[in-house]
Amino acid sequence: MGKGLFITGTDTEVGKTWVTSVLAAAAARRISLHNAGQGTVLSNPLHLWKPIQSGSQPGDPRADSFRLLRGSGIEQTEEETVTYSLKAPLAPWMAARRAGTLIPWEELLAEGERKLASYPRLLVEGAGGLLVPLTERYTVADLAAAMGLPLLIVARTRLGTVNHTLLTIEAARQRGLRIAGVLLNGYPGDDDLALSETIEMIEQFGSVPVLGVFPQLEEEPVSMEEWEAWRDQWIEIVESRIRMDEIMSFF
Ligand SMILES: Nc1ncnc2c1ncn2[C@@H]1O[C@H](COP(=O)(O)OP(=O)(O)OP(=O)(O)O)[C@@H](O)[C@H]1O
Ligand SMILES: C[C@H](N)[C@H](N)CCCCCC(=O)O
Ligand SMILES: [Mg+2]
Repeated sequence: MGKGLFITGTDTEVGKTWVTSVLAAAAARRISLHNAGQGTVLSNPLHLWKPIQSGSQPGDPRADSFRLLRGSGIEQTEEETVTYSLKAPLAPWMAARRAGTLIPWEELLAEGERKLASYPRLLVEGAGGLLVPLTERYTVADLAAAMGLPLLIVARTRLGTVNHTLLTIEAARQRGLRIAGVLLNGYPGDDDLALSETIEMIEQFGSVPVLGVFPQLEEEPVSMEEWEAWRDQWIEIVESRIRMDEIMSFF
């Protein structure tokens, strides 16, 4: 079976897609450098999977499937990246219901298993937060549990994050999910946010490592060249501010 991580968040719009893209870019670079040192070349060192996206379709520059690939530079098609795309910008269960359909749970799990078996390393991005319903019975947490992948929890840096993060950790533990760590995203460099104290509280009460803090930067690029420059800039940030060795240990 392949290895990997399941990226969830304390909420929708916390930056899961952004964080997943830059981690994938940085991890792919490390793996390629390592392989080149050993004289092997792997075309796809890791695979990205967005099981369900809602509110956009492949090809839309706002779609997670589009942004994951542009942001990471990983070479796979959008069709391979996302399995179900739903029009309404809602929790997948309701977005599917509005479209007059249901996410076929067994097929979704089978696709997850196929991906785990086919790729040496997998990064999976959930939808919204951990308890978002994917069907009338199952949530994002059930998918993560079925895949057996540890969680990486993306959280904001603003006031309120300690509570949101600890609630997510508690819900994950209740369901037997393993937690690789927490990543804080979008730090605006504001002293009033008491970042080190926020980290201390999450680590002490949640018994999980906070593996780094992503700064808030300018909006996402548009052209291919801009995406490439964006990626290089973020790889440097990841290498200097994120505990990448610990993240790589899950690959
Ligand atoms: N570090 C950052 N600096 C600046 N903007 C950011 C940062 N992280 C995310 N954003 C912006 O915030 C918005 C939400 O980010 P993103 O789409 O990654 O969230 P998400 O958690 O993946 O949401 P969803 O639940 O829809 O999948 C996007 O417009 C993105 O460009
Ligand atoms: C449309 C959005 N960007 C996500 N794809 C889905 C977020 C669902 C959140 C549901 C909720 O927690 O209230
Ligand atoms: Mg996303």
